[in-house]
Amino acid sequence: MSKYRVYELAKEFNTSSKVILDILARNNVTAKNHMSNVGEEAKSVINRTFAHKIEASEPIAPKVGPADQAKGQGNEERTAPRDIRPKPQGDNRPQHSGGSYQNRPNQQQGSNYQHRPNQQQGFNQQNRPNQQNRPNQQNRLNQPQQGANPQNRPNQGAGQQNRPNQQQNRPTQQGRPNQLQQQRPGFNNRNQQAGQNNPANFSHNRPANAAPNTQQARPNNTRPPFQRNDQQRPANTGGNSQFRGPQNAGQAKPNSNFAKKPQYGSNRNHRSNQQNRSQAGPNQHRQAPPKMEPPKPKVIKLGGPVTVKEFASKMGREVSEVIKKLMMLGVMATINQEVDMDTAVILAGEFGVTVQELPPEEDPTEIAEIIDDPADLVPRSPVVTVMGHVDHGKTSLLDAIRKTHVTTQEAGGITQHIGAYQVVNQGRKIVFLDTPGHEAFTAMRARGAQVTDIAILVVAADDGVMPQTIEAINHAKSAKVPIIVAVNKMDREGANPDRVKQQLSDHGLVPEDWGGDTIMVPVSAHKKTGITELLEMIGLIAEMQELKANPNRSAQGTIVEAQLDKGRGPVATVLIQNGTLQIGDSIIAGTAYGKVRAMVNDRGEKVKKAGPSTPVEVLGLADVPAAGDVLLAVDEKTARAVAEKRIAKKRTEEMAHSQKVSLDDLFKQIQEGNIKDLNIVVKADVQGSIEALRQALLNLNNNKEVRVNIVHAGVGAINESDVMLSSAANALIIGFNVRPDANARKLAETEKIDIRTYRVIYEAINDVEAAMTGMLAPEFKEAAQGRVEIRQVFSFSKGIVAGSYVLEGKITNSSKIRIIRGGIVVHEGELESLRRFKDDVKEVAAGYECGITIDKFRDIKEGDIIEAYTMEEVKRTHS
Ligand SMILES: Nc1nc2c(ncn2[C@@H]2O[C@H](COP(=O)(O)OP(=O)(O)OP(=O)(O)O)[C@@H](O)[C@H]2O)c(=O)[nH]1
Repeated sequence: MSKYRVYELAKEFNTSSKVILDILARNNVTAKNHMSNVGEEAKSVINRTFAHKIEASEPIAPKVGPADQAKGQGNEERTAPRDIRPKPQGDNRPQHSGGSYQNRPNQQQGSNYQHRPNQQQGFNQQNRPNQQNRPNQQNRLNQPQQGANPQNRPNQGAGQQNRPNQQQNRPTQQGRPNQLQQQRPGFNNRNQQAGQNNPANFSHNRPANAAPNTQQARPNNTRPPFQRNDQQRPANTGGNSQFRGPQNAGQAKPNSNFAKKPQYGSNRNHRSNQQNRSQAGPNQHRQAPPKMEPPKPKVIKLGGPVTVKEFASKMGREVSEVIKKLMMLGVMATINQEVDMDTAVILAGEFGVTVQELPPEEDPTEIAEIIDDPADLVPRSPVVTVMGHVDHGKTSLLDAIRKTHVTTQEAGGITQHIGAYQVVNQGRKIVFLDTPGHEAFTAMRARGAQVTDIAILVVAADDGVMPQTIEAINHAKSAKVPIIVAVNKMDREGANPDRVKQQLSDHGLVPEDWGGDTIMVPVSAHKKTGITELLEMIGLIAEMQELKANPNRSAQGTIVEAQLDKGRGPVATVLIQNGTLQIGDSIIAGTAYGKVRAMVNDRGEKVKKAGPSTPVEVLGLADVPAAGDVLLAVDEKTARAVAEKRIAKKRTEEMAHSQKVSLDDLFKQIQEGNIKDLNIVVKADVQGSIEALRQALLNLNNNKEVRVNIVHAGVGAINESDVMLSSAANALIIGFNVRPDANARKLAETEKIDIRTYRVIYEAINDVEAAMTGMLAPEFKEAAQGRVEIRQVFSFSKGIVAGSYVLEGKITNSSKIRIIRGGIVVHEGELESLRRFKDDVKEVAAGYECGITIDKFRDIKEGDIIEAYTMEEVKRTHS
């Protein structure tokens, strides 16, 4: 009969001698210690015992999920029906997260350890808070160290096989860490553990994930360590995050490793679902009914360019999808940006949709443009505008040109001023517009008209580039009109053309002889030198522009000037740009219409017809048109009908709010897609401030919806010209330390131009940025009270008194004031005293004198203007 030592049996059954001794004692087999000898009988007892255990454990194993563990813990709630359907709000979230907590660590660990052994470190680090919080985990902490010793692994694995039992009796939180433990050796010792522990674990895990068991964890989930653990999980899983995506990405894209162990995948997918559910928030209804998608058409109809937003809605797609597709086509577009028909067709094709082109809708207030056959076009004369700073010699230059290049007889024939005239140079005609340059650009451009082909910029050689010179450059650039510089007053002693060239280069006009492309001609209007060269250059540029028109068609021109003449009725100076206007033609210009009764050319001669590039005075309109209106010769019926429609449209437009850009409703206008460029005119007291403002404003351009565009920036008070440019370019004006002059203020009111003045650059930028994002808070807006002129300054030992006269409105002793000197704000503050004769008074009205002392300010000068105002809170119109 064979004899066995107890320790040998322990080894054979892969257990400890103590276990063997216990079994033997229970079966009344005597064995004192591990060295004791036992017989066959004892071995068969042990055999039976272990066989029974294995049998017993096998059927149990799949059932032993946390739910069953919960039973063991006497927690009835945890045995709730295994229903994975969403529970009412409040109950579910913790359950799911609880389930996740219980099971996820294993899965993560499993996957991490199997596929990313190096992540062990990360895991430990990430779970440290738990370890600190839970004493039991001290054991766990030791495990990896033991696990590091390969010899210990099987023992650990064996030892841990028993742990599920312990776990069942432990609080869930404790059980979970042990699950972590269980798996760890298993992962290290794959052959053995994968077959034993892992299936057990997965069978534990799966039901838990499946839902009902997730309830188990409910009370535990509130524990901070678990929450932390959960939060840390994303970091822990790292590369495995792909398996957490919606719709069980783990299944959709099986990793080869995962594919070998489908349990992991399925388990993870459960987790993924759980997680998704818990991420979706307590309101689980979101998941229930699938979202109804708008129908996706196969064909869409387009009548012309559409915005990305409109396109997306026609396509039944998300705007983001459309933008993405556009990006793939190499087009960067925002939601309000327009895509032209060609792009729209290609874009739709990308979605498998066909575009049906509709004829563009006809506007009853528009008259169809005549498209000329290129064969009918013949060269026409260039139309030139002279611009420049005050006193630089514009009028003198025009006079010089007229005198030198209009024959004496013709010159003598100029009897009346019609706002434009023609000169002849080397047999070629040039038309000069006699209106102030900026008006030719602004007033006309505001109506979409462009009459000028070339701009002559007059700069006095002794004075150099001045504020209005820069204004003129910006006007011309904004209208995309080529500039020829006439460096005038070359006869003057202080003439320094190189300095002028240098200054102009700084503003983007680099002279040809310096490698640039701006023609600069030195001239003297007085000495009449350089005039011919200047005209030659005009001819050259005109040639390059290939200016052409068709004289054999009905006329089209632009109103340059118009007024009501007492004797002759409405008189309009028209620059004919195409076709030929004849006496008797029915015409329409803006809202005015009529029949050409008479025409007078620039030499005061009556003419019967006027061809392209001819300025001519036209009589016969029933009303006075506006400068910039387009004149068309059409049949009488059309002229009347269209004019009536235009009048009606104008009335509705006037009644509706002006669409002029303003910071107050900028965001609304952006949202409505009315504004894509935020045009700004910047005026400041010094050049340095302009640069700082310009830069800071342009830095706002990361805003996707709207682009900041500085159309003009200059030093000095805000003047009429700034307002006109703003009106033409739909810009708002930002003044830094400067104020609008009286005329500019009035014009801004009629043109509805938003003028914002600031004393701190940061505030200006803040306001624009806030307006762009719809965050412009209700603010205090100033309400003007009056304007006071300082006429005399009296110095007393106690202070300085300004003997003043109230020009308009009133000033009160509580008024806020601003002192303006030459359009520049020199001080902002409050009054110290307001007196009439020797009495302190509360207010002084227009037309009265008063004595004013200003709080903490002594530097007052005769001629200074005091602006009096109060601050009133203004509610913004947009939400
Ligand atoms: N020495 C000299 N003086 C000139 C020349 N051209 C103009 N001036 C003088 O400069 C002054 C201003 O000339 P204008 O022709 O009135 O200048 P402007 O630019 O039309 O002025 P505004 O219409 O007020 O904007 C006048 O006194 C002219 O006589 C020139 O070529 N040489």
